[in-house]
Amino acid sequence: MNDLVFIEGLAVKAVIGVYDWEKVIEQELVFDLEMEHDNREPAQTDDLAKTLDYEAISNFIIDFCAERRFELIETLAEHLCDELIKVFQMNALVMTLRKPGAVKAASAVGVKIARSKVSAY
Ligand SMILES: Nc1nc2c(c(=O)[nH]1)N=C([C@H](O)[C@@H](O)CO)CN2
Repeated sequence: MNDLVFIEGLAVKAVIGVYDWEKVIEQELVFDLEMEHDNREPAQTDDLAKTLDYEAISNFIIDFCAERRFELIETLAEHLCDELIKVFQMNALVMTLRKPGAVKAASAVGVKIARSKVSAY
Protein backbone atom coordinates (compact mmCIF):
# COMPACT_ATOMS: atom_id res chain seq x y z
CA MET A 1 0.00 0.00 0.00
CA ASN A 2 1.36 3.44 -0.94
CA ASP A 3 1.60 6.42 1.42
CA LEU A 4 -0.91 9.24 1.12
CA VAL A 5 -1.45 12.83 2.09
CA PHE A 6 -5.16 13.56 2.38
CA ILE A 7 -7.58 16.47 2.66
CA GLU A 8 -11.10 15.75 3.87
CA GLY A 9 -14.22 17.91 3.79
CA LEU A 10 -12.67 21.01 2.22
CA ALA A 11 -15.69 23.32 1.79
CA VAL A 12 -15.27 25.84 -1.02
CA LYS A 13 -17.49 28.41 -2.73
CA ALA A 14 -17.84 28.36 -6.52
CA VAL A 15 -20.06 29.65 -9.30
CA ILE A 16 -20.94 26.29 -10.87
CA GLY A 17 -23.88 24.73 -12.66
CA VAL A 18 -25.65 24.19 -15.94
CA TYR A 19 -28.69 26.41 -15.31
CA ASP A 20 -28.84 30.19 -15.76
CA TRP A 21 -29.75 30.80 -12.09
CA GLU A 22 -26.61 28.95 -11.05
CA LYS A 23 -24.37 31.32 -13.02
CA VAL A 24 -25.17 34.26 -10.74
CA ILE A 25 -24.81 32.63 -7.31
CA GLU A 26 -22.09 30.93 -5.32
CA GLN A 27 -22.70 27.34 -4.19
CA GLU A 28 -20.82 25.13 -1.79
CA LEU A 29 -18.60 22.33 -3.04
CA VAL A 30 -16.86 19.87 -0.74
CA PHE A 31 -13.61 18.14 -1.70
CA ASP A 32 -11.91 15.02 -0.40
CA LEU A 33 -8.46 14.28 -1.82
CA GLU A 34 -6.13 11.33 -1.44
CA MET A 35 -2.71 12.15 -2.90
CA GLU A 36 -0.03 9.53 -3.33
CA HIS A 37 3.27 10.59 -1.79
CA ASP A 38 6.24 8.77 -0.26
CA ASN A 39 6.17 10.23 3.25
CA ARG A 40 9.48 8.69 4.33
CA GLU A 41 11.66 11.55 3.06
CA PRO A 42 9.74 14.34 4.87
CA ALA A 43 9.65 12.12 7.96
CA GLN A 44 13.44 11.64 7.85
CA THR A 45 14.26 15.32 7.14
CA ASP A 46 11.40 16.99 9.06
CA ASP A 47 11.18 19.35 6.06
CA LEU A 48 7.89 20.85 4.79
CA ALA A 49 9.44 21.32 1.34
CA LYS A 50 9.64 17.51 0.97
CA THR A 51 5.93 17.02 1.62
CA LEU A 52 2.77 17.48 -0.35
CA ASP A 53 1.78 20.56 1.68
CA TYR A 54 -1.94 20.08 2.46
CA GLU A 55 -2.31 23.75 3.45
CA ALA A 56 -0.85 25.05 0.16
CA ILE A 57 -2.95 22.55 -1.81
CA SER A 58 -6.14 23.54 0.05
CA ASN A 59 -5.48 27.23 -0.68
CA PHE A 60 -4.81 26.41 -4.34
CA ILE A 61 -8.21 24.67 -4.59
CA ILE A 62 -10.01 27.58 -2.88
CA ASP A 63 -8.41 30.09 -5.30
CA PHE A 64 -9.04 27.88 -8.36
CA CYS A 65 -12.75 27.59 -7.50
CA ALA A 66 -13.04 31.34 -6.91
CA GLU A 67 -11.39 32.21 -10.24
CA ARG A 68 -12.69 29.60 -12.71
CA ARG A 69 -16.21 29.00 -14.08
CA PHE A 70 -17.57 25.63 -15.20
CA GLU A 71 -21.02 24.14 -15.75
CA LEU A 72 -20.37 20.51 -14.78
CA ILE A 73 -18.57 19.41 -11.65
CA GLU A 74 -16.94 16.75 -13.86
CA THR A 75 -15.22 19.53 -15.83
CA LEU A 76 -14.06 21.32 -12.71
CA ALA A 77 -12.69 18.09 -11.21
CA GLU A 78 -10.81 17.18 -14.41
CA HIS A 79 -9.16 20.60 -14.84
CA LEU A 80 -8.33 20.90 -11.15
CA CYS A 81 -6.69 17.44 -11.00
CA ASP A 82 -4.67 18.30 -14.09
CA GLU A 83 -3.41 21.52 -12.47
CA LEU A 84 -2.66 19.88 -9.11
CA ILE A 85 -0.59 17.15 -10.75
CA LYS A 86 1.45 19.75 -12.66
CA VAL A 87 1.85 22.41 -9.96
CA PHE A 88 2.54 20.09 -7.02
CA GLN A 89 4.27 17.33 -9.05
CA MET A 90 1.89 14.66 -7.80
CA ASN A 91 2.14 11.09 -9.01
CA ALA A 92 -1.51 10.22 -8.51
CA LEU A 93 -4.61 11.39 -6.71
CA VAL A 94 -8.22 10.46 -6.06
CA MET A 95 -10.63 13.39 -5.85
CA THR A 96 -14.19 13.22 -4.51
CA LEU A 97 -16.18 16.35 -5.29
CA ARG A 98 -19.59 16.79 -3.66
CA LYS A 99 -22.25 19.41 -4.45
CA PRO A 100 -24.31 19.15 -1.26
CA GLY A 101 -27.13 21.56 -2.20
CA ALA A 102 -27.82 20.17 -5.66
CA VAL A 103 -30.46 17.53 -4.91
CA LYS A 104 -32.66 18.37 -1.93
CA ALA A 105 -33.52 14.75 -1.14
CA ALA A 106 -29.85 13.71 -1.07
CA SER A 107 -27.27 14.74 1.52
CA ALA A 108 -24.81 15.12 -1.35
CA VAL A 109 -24.24 14.19 -4.98
CA GLY A 110 -20.96 14.32 -6.81
CA VAL A 111 -18.15 12.67 -8.68
CA LYS A 112 -15.06 10.71 -7.81
CA ILE A 113 -12.10 10.52 -10.19
CA ALA A 114 -8.65 8.98 -10.04
CA ARG A 115 -5.89 10.58 -12.10
CA SER A 116 -2.16 10.10 -12.38
CA LYS A 117 0.76 11.86 -14.05
CA VAL A 118 0.39 9.74 -17.18
CA SER A 119 -3.41 10.16 -17.44
CA ALA A 120 -3.34 13.97 -16.97
CA TYR A 121 -3.90 15.84 -20.23
N1 LIG B 1 -23.29 14.43 -13.37
C1 LIG B 1 -23.75 15.69 -13.20
N2 LIG B 1 -25.07 15.89 -13.15
C2 LIG B 1 -25.55 17.14 -12.98
C3 LIG B 1 -24.67 18.23 -12.85
C4 LIG B 1 -23.26 17.99 -12.91
O1 LIG B 1 -22.42 18.90 -12.79
N3 LIG B 1 -22.86 16.71 -13.08
N4 LIG B 1 -25.17 19.48 -12.62
C5 LIG B 1 -26.46 19.71 -12.54
C6 LIG B 1 -26.98 21.03 -12.17
O2 LIG B 1 -26.02 22.05 -12.30
C7 LIG B 1 -27.53 20.88 -10.76
O3 LIG B 1 -26.46 20.76 -9.84
C8 LIG B 1 -28.45 21.98 -10.34
O4 LIG B 1 -29.05 21.68 -9.10
C9 LIG B 1 -27.46 18.65 -12.74
N5 LIG B 1 -26.88 17.34 -12.94
